[in-house]
Amino acid sequence: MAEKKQTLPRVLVVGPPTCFATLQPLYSHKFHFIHFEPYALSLSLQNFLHHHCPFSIPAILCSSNYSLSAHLLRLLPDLRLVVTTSAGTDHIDLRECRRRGIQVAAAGHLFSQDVADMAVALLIDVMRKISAADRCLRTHNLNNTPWDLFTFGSKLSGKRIGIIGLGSVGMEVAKRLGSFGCIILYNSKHKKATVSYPFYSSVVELATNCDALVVCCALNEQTKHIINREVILALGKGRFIVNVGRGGLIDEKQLVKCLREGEIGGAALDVFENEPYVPEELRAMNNVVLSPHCAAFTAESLMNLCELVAGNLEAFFLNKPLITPVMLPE
Ligand SMILES: O=CC(=O)O
Repeated sequence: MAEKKQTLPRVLVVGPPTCFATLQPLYSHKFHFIHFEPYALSLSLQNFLHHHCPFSIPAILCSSNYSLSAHLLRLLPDLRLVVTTSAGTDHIDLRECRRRGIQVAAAGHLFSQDVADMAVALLIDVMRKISAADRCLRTHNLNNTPWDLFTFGSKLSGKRIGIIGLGSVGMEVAKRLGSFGCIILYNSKHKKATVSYPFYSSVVELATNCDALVVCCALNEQTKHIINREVILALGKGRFIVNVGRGGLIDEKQLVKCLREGEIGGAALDVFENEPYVPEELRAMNNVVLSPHCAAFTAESLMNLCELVAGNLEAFFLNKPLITPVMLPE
């Protein structure tokens, strides 16, 4: 049995990704998963490879919470494939992958509907104060009339919602909010010829013209801190920000400061700048909804992800095109 395992295609698993507990029993007859758990073992990848992994490693499986820098990639001279379980690829040095001829596969659009559902749920939660009401009822019973302790939320229907990033998640968000009677405006890398929503090349101008911003673009050099103090102030008092993209899209220190000073109405965040750290101040604010970077995860998306990961690994080891390849930068 152990001998058979040695002949299977080797995949180094770092993290491990959330889906690995489901993936491993389903596919360990096809792949030899070599599991590196940096936090539990407090081992560096270099030490692990040196002491516990005498094999050459052609493929690696990671998630967005493990950063694959050029330095780490250099520890794996035979690496030819990176599979990440995330849609985002900001944790991978894609230029180094291109330089080395390493292919990269990600989750593509697998999570778009789930992330969009969550974005809308977070928006409704922060606007209608669902989590705040829940907290209120858990500490006071209905006879104590929580209404006295509780100011009413804001209506969603008819509101102007600015979407930052009209990719596959942004489009799903727009579709959903359209049926709530919201007016959609957007900012994206380029104006889209296929939609009639008003396009704003300036994020400040977009913020000035809407009641809430939903941030769902990719994180890269151009979009880091796309939501800065100027944007938050342009959005203004009584208005809301939702982030289901990446923490680094928002200048978190400025967001906390603006929330503290009452410059905006509230925020609903699935992602944070230094995950898994969530600033203490955000945790204490009643007008902030927090979620642990789980917008993508549903029971269904987990099963689909396992299939996709295995499909990409299989394609690679059979010398076939990847199912969801990532375009590598020039
Ligand atoms: O954050 C989740 C993803 O990028 O899929």
